[in-house]
Amino acid sequence: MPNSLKEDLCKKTKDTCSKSCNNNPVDNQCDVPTLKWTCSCGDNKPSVPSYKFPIPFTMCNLDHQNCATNCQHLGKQHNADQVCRLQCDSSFPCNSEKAPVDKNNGAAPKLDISHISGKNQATLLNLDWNVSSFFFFNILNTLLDFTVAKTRNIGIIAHIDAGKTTTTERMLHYAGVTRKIGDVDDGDTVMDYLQAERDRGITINSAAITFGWRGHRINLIDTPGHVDFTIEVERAVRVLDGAVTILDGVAGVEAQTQTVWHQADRYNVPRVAFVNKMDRVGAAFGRTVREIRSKLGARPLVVQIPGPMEESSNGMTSVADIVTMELLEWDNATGATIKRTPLVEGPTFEEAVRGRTALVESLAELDDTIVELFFDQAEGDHMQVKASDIKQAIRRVTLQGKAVPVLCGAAFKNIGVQPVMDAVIDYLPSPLDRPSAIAHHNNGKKTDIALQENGKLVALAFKVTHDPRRGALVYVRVYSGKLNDRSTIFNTTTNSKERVNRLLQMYAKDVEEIPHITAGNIGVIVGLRDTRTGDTLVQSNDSASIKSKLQLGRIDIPSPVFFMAIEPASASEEKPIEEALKKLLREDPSLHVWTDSESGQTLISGMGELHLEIVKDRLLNDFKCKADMGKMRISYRETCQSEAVINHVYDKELLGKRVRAACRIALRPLADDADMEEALDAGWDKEGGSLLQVDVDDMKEYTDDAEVASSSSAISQEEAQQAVKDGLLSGLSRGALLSFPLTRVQIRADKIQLFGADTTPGSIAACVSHAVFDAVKQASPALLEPMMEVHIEVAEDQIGSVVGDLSGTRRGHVIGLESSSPENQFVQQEVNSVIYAPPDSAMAGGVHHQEHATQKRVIKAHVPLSSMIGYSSALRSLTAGNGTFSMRIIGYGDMSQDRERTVIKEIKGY
Ligand SMILES: Nc1nc2c(ncn2[C@@H]2O[C@H](COP(=O)(O)OP(=O)(O)OP(=O)(O)O)[C@@H](O)[C@H]2O)c(=O)[nH]1
Repeated sequence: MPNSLKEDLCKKTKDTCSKSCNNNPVDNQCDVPTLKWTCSCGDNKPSVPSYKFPIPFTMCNLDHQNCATNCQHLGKQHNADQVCRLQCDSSFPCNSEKAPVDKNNGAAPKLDISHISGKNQATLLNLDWNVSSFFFFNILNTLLDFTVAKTRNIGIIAHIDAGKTTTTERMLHYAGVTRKIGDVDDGDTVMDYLQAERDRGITINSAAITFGWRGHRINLIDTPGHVDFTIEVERAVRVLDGAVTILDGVAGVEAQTQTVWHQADRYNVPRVAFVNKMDRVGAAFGRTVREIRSKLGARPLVVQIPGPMEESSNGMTSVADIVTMELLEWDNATGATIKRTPLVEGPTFEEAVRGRTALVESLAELDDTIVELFFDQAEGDHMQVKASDIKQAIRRVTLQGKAVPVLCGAAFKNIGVQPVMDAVIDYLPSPLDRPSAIAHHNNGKKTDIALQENGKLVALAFKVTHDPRRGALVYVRVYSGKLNDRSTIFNTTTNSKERVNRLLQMYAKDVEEIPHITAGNIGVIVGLRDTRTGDTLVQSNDSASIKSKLQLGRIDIPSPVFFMAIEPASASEEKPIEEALKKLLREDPSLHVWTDSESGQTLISGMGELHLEIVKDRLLNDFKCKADMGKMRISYRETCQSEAVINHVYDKELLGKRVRAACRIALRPLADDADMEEALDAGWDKEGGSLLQVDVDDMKEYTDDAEVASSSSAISQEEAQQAVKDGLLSGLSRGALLSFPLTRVQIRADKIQLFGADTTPGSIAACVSHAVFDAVKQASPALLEPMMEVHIEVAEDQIGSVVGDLSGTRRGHVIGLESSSPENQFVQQEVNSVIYAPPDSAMAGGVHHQEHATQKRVIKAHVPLSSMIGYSSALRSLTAGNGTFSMRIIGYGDMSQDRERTVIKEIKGY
């Protein structure tokens, strides 16, 4: 039991308690504030409100035997009503599944469920108590009426391989969702449930899962760390209230950590950091803390340091908590039991004292309340500030985004995970602590969506997946109101009514049906036909929101850089492939599917090689499509190099009817950013990397022909404006060389001519689109290639060969060389004065750190994407496996004519 809780209960600190209550092992076993806690000294009368719900036997964190022995409350624990009266540590499920039945002759345990609502109460009472504790726990979780204040919508974000899935699997086990800890390396994790994820040992789909911890409901979203799935992270981050950032204690703050960190910054998501893999050789907690400052710009608040490690022990075994001044040791195979003992004199204690002093000092800079407490109650002694006060101060500054609590451990060795779960409860916000969501109306006005359970329903579909049995599963976050099962809702993005068949709470691949999803919560809707990722859902009778097309804001999706062709194995396969692609598109808005006008081939484009590889995998294996997939190719862009003005007449016969329109198009290349800024200031519209202008003021009816003149086209200026814009967008989507989208061009459409009833909005759009195509052909079309900013981390002595390779055959430009841990003077001064980071040499991981510390450097370069294909293996051989790299697209670059000819030949075949 943490000191803080003892102090809370006793209302006295260890030193001021007149008797030995805080050190009495019998009295201080319980961390569940439910139960009557009686202090042996008798003069402390804790005024702890009774926990609403007696923790049932099955939620004990120890196995049956251990529980009985360690709790020392055997009599109370297994009493007649089968309620575990005093438990250790937390509300974990007991491994002894059948115990309630065995101990009570098969009768149902009596639970105090008076506070649970009628329908749920009935379900609980009718439960078959022969079910496993696992199932029981899930049901219990679902049925407990968690208040919003006890809900945490949390994401786990990090660089690939930092240990997100490994940590999450432990969380699920300790929370009672799984009986066994899943292992990424064995491919049996709960969170990575797609076959493709298990095969590769990585997370692709951010699976959402719900579990209970210390009387709170945690909705947890695991997110992928690979750069190809940045959109998946973005989707998750915008519905989160808080996040746990996992850092690899050996690698420190890595490139993708910086990307996801900045994504979380954009949505002001409070975070805690967990420095994982502290058992590995080369792990350095202090260095990683400093990098949180230098690379992420955040203010780290160290709340734990690695515990003492004997040279003989096999890796990290303990953590010192500097808030409670306890040593936490994990001493069983699954790490479910934590032994907490007060820190005793020695190097770790001395370091912890330094850490606590720094923590209180840091908090005092950021929070006035702690300053008052420091002087008034702790009499200026850092060690006398109560743990509970420190925790509350940490919570306040974390919620305000002023600081990030930092914890450490080794998830793979089952060390340090429960404190991370505690930190989620203690330091991260509930939906009530977050600002209102902002929605937009179609007239541009904004509305605050306050969290009100009785308010109008406003929900965001943040993810769609396809389940072979249940069909489309739409993950939603309800921002206001209550989403009921079997209700009718309205999708303001697709403008259509949808029927909610069922609502589910997800336990990764296991599910529980629920009657409603309340404001502030995350759940899954089954039965929606058209809803896609990013759509906004409201009540079907909310005419105001429907009329104004209320939108919670969509995610900006960067343009895809890779594509491949898909060829059905036979004509009968066309339909199933089309259906499968439709499903994939609904799930993943960063995928694009189109048909090549020349070859008639279906093409799919995506964010990276891995992204498309996964799509291929899912089409062939999950959807069982029989198709040949073409080679992965780069998605180039097209532009023009000169100006052109053309007048175009569109005159066609469609289904026996003549359709006509005419327009003028002026096209020119955009020279640079300044050119674009100038045009934007002059009122041009930006679409991707191009600018558009539509002028329908000089729209004229064609009057040369009496028949045409007599049949007015009756198209309003507004309709014409929209039709011209549609035509321009369609024209921009297809260049003249290889049908890649156009970029860096400025197009103006004017002089629209209408031909009576022969002109429809469709014919205007088609006319403008064709005109753009003709104009591009005349304006010296050219190909552009995706350019990447590449960061390569290598050892000092490998810089030469890596740079030589980059600037040689790979056509790259090196733009900088940095130390991998930029400990500049500013950071160094802060580390010494304000930011506390323990010395690595004295710490667990640091014992090995000294041996391993070869200085690494980061090479920054701009390189064409085409030169980066297969770079991982090239870098591996250049650096003997030690180099790592990350890259992101920064735009499209010019190509030499030779190179352009080669690419055209490669793609067209001539
Ligand atoms: N030694 C050690 N290895 C760890 C630890 N945590 C995770 N690993 C290993 O690191 C590798 C990556 O772990 P994952 O949990 O898959 O990492 P992830 O962040 O989920 O990776 P992605 O899903 O690909 O983004 C696996 O081989 C784990 O066994 C740790 O604390 N210590």
